[in-house]
Formats: sequence, structure tokens, C-alpha cells
Amino acid sequence: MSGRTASLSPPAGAMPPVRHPEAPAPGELLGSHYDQCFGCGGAQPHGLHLEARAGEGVSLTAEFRVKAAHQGAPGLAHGGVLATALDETLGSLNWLLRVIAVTGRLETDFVRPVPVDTVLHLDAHVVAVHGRKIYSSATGRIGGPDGPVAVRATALFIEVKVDHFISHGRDAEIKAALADPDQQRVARAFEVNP
Ligand SMILES: CCCCCCCCCCCC(=O)SCCNC(=O)CCNC(=O)[C@H](O)C(C)(C)COP(=O)(O)OP(=O)(O)OC[C@H]1O[C@@H](n2cnc3c(N)ncnc32)[C@H](O)[C@@H]1OP(=O)(O)O
Repeated sequence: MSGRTASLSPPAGAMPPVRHPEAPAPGELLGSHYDQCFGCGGAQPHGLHLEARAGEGVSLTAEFRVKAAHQGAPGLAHGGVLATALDETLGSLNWLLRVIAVTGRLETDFVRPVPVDTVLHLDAHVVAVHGRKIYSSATGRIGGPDGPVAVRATALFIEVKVDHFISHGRDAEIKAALADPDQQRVARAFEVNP
């Protein structure tokens, strides 16, 4: 981490986030960025199947039902799975900016245990943007959208180009994604970002 700040607080000079003019309207489902994604992919049998909806500004809400396959302790969600749900929710915010970004840093507070079959109600917003760095924050509640807080996270996402995935991803999946019209549509939507 030499030369890097561990802080998740935006530095002086960071700007408020700007919602992309073509971002989905508040209440609209965002959809999955990749059908095999462990967080949001509908075709991923082991995944969380998290569904996110656009909110006002650069914010969103998301829901994820904890399944038996997500246990750590008996009957309780694994902390890493909850961190994944937070990561996915925070990552989805970048769609509202029309910026492709990957998680650089994620800090999670586990406030109360989350039993299997519970719906985790997440809300997230981008706090600020500084160059390629996107600072965001999320909260997960149980028992309803206004229920008690179970998890919280703050994160730093770093903007990348589509080439990031093409250079680093395994060939088979990259080739399949490049040949998939739905995936091409997602990539094109990012490319129109001014
Ligand atoms: C088609 C649609 C698909 C859409 C696909 C969307 C996928 C979303 C998936 C869900 C989210 C995930 O799981 S993403 C998967 C998990 N994350 C990853 O795999 C990322 C792995 N890490 C990397 O590839 C790299 O480290 C990067 C890209 C993050 C940064 O490398 P880089 O591009 O060379 O940039 P670099 O110069 O190092 O850093 C740029 C600035 O960010 C800061 N910075 C970078 N990393 C960190 C860090 N960990 N902690 C603090 N600060 C950091 C630097 O200090 C610098 O600040 P300054 O000097 O400018 O101030």
C-alpha cells in the first residue's frame, strides 16, 4: 500500500457525483451487468441474485434474500457473503454514473447477525468523485427497509476501461461475453459516456 492512502474519506477537491442523463429513472430495475456475476447474474446458480433499483441522484436500493447456501455459522449468513452483497450494491452505483469501475477498497461493519431466509434491504449512494476514484457508502437493514442496521460499508472504486477485463479475464469467458449481444449492449452503454 506504499504511496496509497488507506482513507475512505474523499480528499479535498473531490466533487459531488453527477448522475448520467441516461441513467435509469428512480424506481427502475438496473438489471445485471453480466449474467454470470456472483452478485447479480441471473444465470449464476450459486449467486446472490441481488436486484438493484435506481434511486434519486446517485443512489440506489437493492434486495438480497439469504439462502441456506450462504451460511457461515448454522442458520446465519457468512460475513463474506454479506460483504459481497455490499460490494455488488456499491458497484451497481457506477452504472448511474455510466462509469466502469472496480472495487479498490471495501470496509465493512457487521452490526448484527443475519439469519438464513432474511431479506437484506440495502441502500447506497456515491459520496464523491475525485479523478478516477469513486467514494461510496452502503447500509443493509433487516426486517424491512426501515428495520435495524445489520451491515454497513464504505468503499473506493477505481474507474477502468473495458480493456481492463479483456486483458485480465480468462479467455473463454471473455470470448463468450464479446459474442453475447446483451453484453455488447452493456459495453456500448458505457462507451457513450462523454
Ligand atoms: C462491460 C461492463 C462490465 C462492468 C463490470 C463491473 C464489475 C463490478 C463487479 C463488482 C465489484 C467487484 O467485485 S470488482 C472486482 C474486485 N476488484 C478488483 O479486481 C480490482 C483489482 N485491482 C486492480 O485491478 C487495480 O489495482 C486497480 C484497477 C483498482 C487500480 O490500478 P491502476 O489502474 O493501475 O490504478 P492506480 O494508478 O494504481 O490507482 C489509481 C488511483 O486509485 C488509488 N487506489 C488504487 N487502488 C487502491 C486501493 N486498493 N486503496 C486505496 N487507493 C487505491 C491510487 O492510490 C491512485 O490514486 P491517486 O494517485 O490518483 O490519488
